[in-house]
Amino acid sequence: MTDNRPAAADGASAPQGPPAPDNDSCTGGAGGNPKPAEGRHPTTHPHPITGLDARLVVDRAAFHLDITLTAAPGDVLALLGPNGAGKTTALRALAGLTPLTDGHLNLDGASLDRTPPESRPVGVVFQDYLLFPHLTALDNVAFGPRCQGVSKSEAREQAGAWLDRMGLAAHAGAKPRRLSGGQAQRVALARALATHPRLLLLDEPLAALDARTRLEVRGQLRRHLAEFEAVAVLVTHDPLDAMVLADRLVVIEHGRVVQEGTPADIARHPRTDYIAQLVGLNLYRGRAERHTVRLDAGPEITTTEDLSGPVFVAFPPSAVTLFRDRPTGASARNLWRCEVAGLETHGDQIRADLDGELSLAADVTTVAAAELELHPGAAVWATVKAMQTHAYPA
Ligand SMILES: Nc1ncnc2c1ncn2[C@@H]1O[C@H](COP(=O)(O)OP(=O)(O)OP(=O)(O)O)[C@@H](O)[C@H]1O
Repeated sequence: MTDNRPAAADGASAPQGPPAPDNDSCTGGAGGNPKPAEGRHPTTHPHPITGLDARLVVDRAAFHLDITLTAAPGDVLALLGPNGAGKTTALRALAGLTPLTDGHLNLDGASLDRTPPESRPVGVVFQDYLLFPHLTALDNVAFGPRCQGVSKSEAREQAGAWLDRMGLAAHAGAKPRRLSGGQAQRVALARALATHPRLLLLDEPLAALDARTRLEVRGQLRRHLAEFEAVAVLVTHDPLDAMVLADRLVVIEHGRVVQEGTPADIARHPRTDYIAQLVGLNLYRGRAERHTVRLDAGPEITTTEDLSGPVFVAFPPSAVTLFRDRPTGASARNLWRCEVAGLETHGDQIRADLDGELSLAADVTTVAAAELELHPGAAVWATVKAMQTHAYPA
């Protein structure tokens, strides 16, 4: 999320930007609302269900978002997608910061369509924390409960308990500038959770952290999300964050849901090139007849699955074996003549992008790359065992 966002981490009292309050009384004019606002009690839905039930339709100039999201309490959904797919727009629509052109947004059976953002039972955690700089960690966290009408002493007590849960008791009196990125992110999470949201929104919550802190905070966030009893929706570019933190992934491309499922299911059965690249698989569409799939891209692939009709076939780059010369004795199955289009280091492997009869990625060791004298333009033979391919209905 890069534009027009509110400045606080607690969507229940999401101010629209600095200035932050002068104190923690929630009356400092930063958009906080000390008393329950009109509309805080949403209208009852005729068919109450718990959790999230939303169809978000948003028109923004040339961009059209139309996605359906459903989640039960306790679910963590990750919205994953390339730049410009509409993830942030979806999150802003859930927070009430971007109006719906059409559709609906129900939470625990109540419609939020007409509920203003500051009155929604929604907590938001942004990637750059957006804590009030001149309030202590404790007062930042106490701000949300204060805005919900909780007394100052009670709000501070609750805030102290949240900081304790986050392992931050020792930092309760610190101002945000004295906190590390990981600590600030945990304060932001405590601040959102302290309002007891029924929907927790996390916008790239780990993106601003360095790699080491990210690893640590990812683990902590996973534990806190596991304990969170309402719906959490996370926006991320990072497949690892999505896989580790979410129960279910919703992949968005061009404003539409292109695939949704558990991380394991999506990793195993990608249905678009974007997802296949994300999970590091070669992916093709084709038409199966028993164990042979005629790929739309040209050649045939032999698979172990016995299918008929439109299918996807996937295999990992590590399953590809390369030869400089046509391997003698090898059957013609799953053997393609290719040319190296590009090479890049990928962990401790070299990834070769190949063009030719079939475009594919192959991972080889550095030693093998040297022996094969791989270089852009080099001719190679690529082969994959049927056992290492995976076909599934399209
Ligand atoms: N204020 C705006 N007015 C008009 N169009 C906008 C506005 N903000 C975003 N868009 C467009 O809406 C589309 C979706 O943007 P959005 O930020 O939701 O995508 P995203 O998936 O979050 O991308 P990123 O990962 O880059 O943050 C883009 O085509 C973008 O250009």
